[in-house]
Amino acid sequence: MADVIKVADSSEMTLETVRDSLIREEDTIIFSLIERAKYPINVGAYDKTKTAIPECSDSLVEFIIKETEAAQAKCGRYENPEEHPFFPDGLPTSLVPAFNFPKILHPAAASINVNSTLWEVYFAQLLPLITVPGDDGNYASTAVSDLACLQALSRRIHYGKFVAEVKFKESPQEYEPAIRSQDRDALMKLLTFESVEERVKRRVAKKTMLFGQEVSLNDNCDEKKLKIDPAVVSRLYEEWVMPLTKLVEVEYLLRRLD
Ligand SMILES: O=C(O)C(=O)C[C@]1(C(=O)O)C=C[C@@H](O)C=C1
Repeated sequence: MADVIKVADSSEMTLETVRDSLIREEDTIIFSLIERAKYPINVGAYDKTKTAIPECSDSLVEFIIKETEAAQAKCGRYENPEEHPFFPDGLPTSLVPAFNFPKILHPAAASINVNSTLWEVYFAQLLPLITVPGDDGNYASTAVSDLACLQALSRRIHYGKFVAEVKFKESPQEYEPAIRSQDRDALMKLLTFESVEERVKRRVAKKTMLFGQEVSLNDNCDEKKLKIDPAVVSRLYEEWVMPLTKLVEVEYLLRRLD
C-alpha cells in the first residue's frame, strides 16, 4: 500500500522534493490535456452571445468556472497557498474549519496570481494546438475539461513560489543582492537551470506518449494513434509552463525581503 501522504513543513522542503511535486503535477496536466482533446475546439463554449443563461453576459466557460470557484471557495480550496482562483474578486469565504497549512511562504506570496496571463495563453494559444476544429455541442463538458486543465496548470505554475522559497533558503547570500537592487534579469539568471528544463521537456514528451497511447492486448503502442502530440506538450512546457513558473519565482523573490 502507498505511504500516507504527509504535508511537508519548510524545514523538510528541498529543491529535490519541490521538483518531485512538479514532476507529479506533470501527470495531472497531461491527463487533463488528454481529456480536453477528446472534444473538438467547440468555440460555442467561449462565445458570450451563445450562453443563453438569463442575466448572464459571460461565456459558458466563464460561467462554469466562476460558479465552480465559488463552490470550491466555500469548501476551503483557496485557503491552501498552492491554489489560486481565476476570478478572485468577490469569491465567498470558506465555510469549513480551517486546516493548518504549514506557513512556508513569505506573506507577500499571497499577492502573486498570474492566472489572468495563463487564461489568455490557454485559450488563445494552447487550446488550438491540442484540439481539432469542429463543434459537437458538448459545451458544458468541454468547459469542465478546460477548468481541469487550467487548475492543474495554475497549481504547477504557482508552485514556483515554493521552488523560489527553497532556492532562497538554500543560498540567501546569492539572491539577496539581486533582490535588494530589484534586478529581475539577475534573479531570472540565478534561478534558471537549462539542463533541468531540457529534462522536463523530454520527460513530458515521454509521458504524453505513454499516457496517450491506445492500449491493445495484441500489439505494441501504435504511435499514429496518440491522443495528443508529445511534441506539442513539450512545446507548451517550453513556451508557457516553465516561463510562467519562472515569472512566479521572480515575482516572489522580488518581494522576499519585504
Ligand atoms: O527546477 C527548478 O529549479 C525550477 O525552478 C523549475 C523550472 C521549471 O519550471 O520546470 C524552472 C526553472 C528552471 O530553469 C528549471 C525548471
